[in-house]
Amino acid sequence: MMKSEEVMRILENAIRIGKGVIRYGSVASYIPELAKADKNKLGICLYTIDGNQFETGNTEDRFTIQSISKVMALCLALETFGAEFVFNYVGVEPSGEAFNSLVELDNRSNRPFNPMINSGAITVASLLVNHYSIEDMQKYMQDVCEDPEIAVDEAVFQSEMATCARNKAIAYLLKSKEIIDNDVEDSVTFYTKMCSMSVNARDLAMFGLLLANDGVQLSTGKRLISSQTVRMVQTIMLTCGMYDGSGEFALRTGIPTKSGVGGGLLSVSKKKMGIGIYGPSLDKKGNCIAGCELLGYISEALHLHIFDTREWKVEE
Ligand SMILES: NC(=O)CC[C@H](N)C(=O)O
Repeated sequence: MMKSEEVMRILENAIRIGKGVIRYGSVASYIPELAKADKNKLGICLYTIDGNQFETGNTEDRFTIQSISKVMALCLALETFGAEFVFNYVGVEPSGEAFNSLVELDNRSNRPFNPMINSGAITVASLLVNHYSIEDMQKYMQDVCEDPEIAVDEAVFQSEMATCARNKAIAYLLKSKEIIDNDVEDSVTFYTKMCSMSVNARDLAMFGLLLANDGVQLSTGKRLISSQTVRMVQTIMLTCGMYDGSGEFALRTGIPTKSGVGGGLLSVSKKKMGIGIYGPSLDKKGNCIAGCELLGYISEALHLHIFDTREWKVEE
């Protein structure tokens, strides 16, 4: 049992620890609009399954969700088409390469390695675009994050569309391998738009809580995502969510997590909480540098490692 004040003290410590490493990272600049972010921002929000909310720092600041949208897209695709169909198009193995790599796709496989890297997520987008409009995707994100304000950040979207030659190269490679069988440009546009949705740390924590609660929305008791999908998605987050840093991150924190180059981190703890983090200073692999550091500390302090058998609960 832990008192609320103690949890808050741990979060304050976590922010201090995170701030200590911000200077070793830098904001993403390959999408010019993202370079405008203030690298010193840092916020963390934690929603627990027993109804507590803890937060500190810049938890209301909006930023683009970027690669964290890959998790929502995967959920929607699994729910719509079923796992067997989706995993025909995309694998579930860590690639060991950067998020925007295409070498392994060209040399080592006829399918993208997993849905958490660009090649895999563009493939998932190409499946979704046959059935859904980007407004449907936006509505889905609003529902799972319980935030009707989620919308495309037009400036970031335009900025990425003007500089996404590499993603187009990946998509055309996918087309040449007949993994994408519809219009390449439509798939890239859908993918880029879903990456450009603006969220805050609270939204990510709320989505994390939904996953931690087995896909059932806490506020309504409504099931939004099936148990099977939730289990699969968390497994893939743990093994592939931090790209070529996934193994080290899993070892250190043991918390299924997905990063985005906008600075967001979405974490799900089976000890029953969702965690959302915002910190746009990134490490070399494109993961929030402060968030990774502070999650290591929080995981130890709150016993959140997936293989940690110690219980954790907030005292009422
Ligand atoms: N790692 C990321 O967040 C990358 C997402 C970004 N939209 C891209 O495709 O490059």
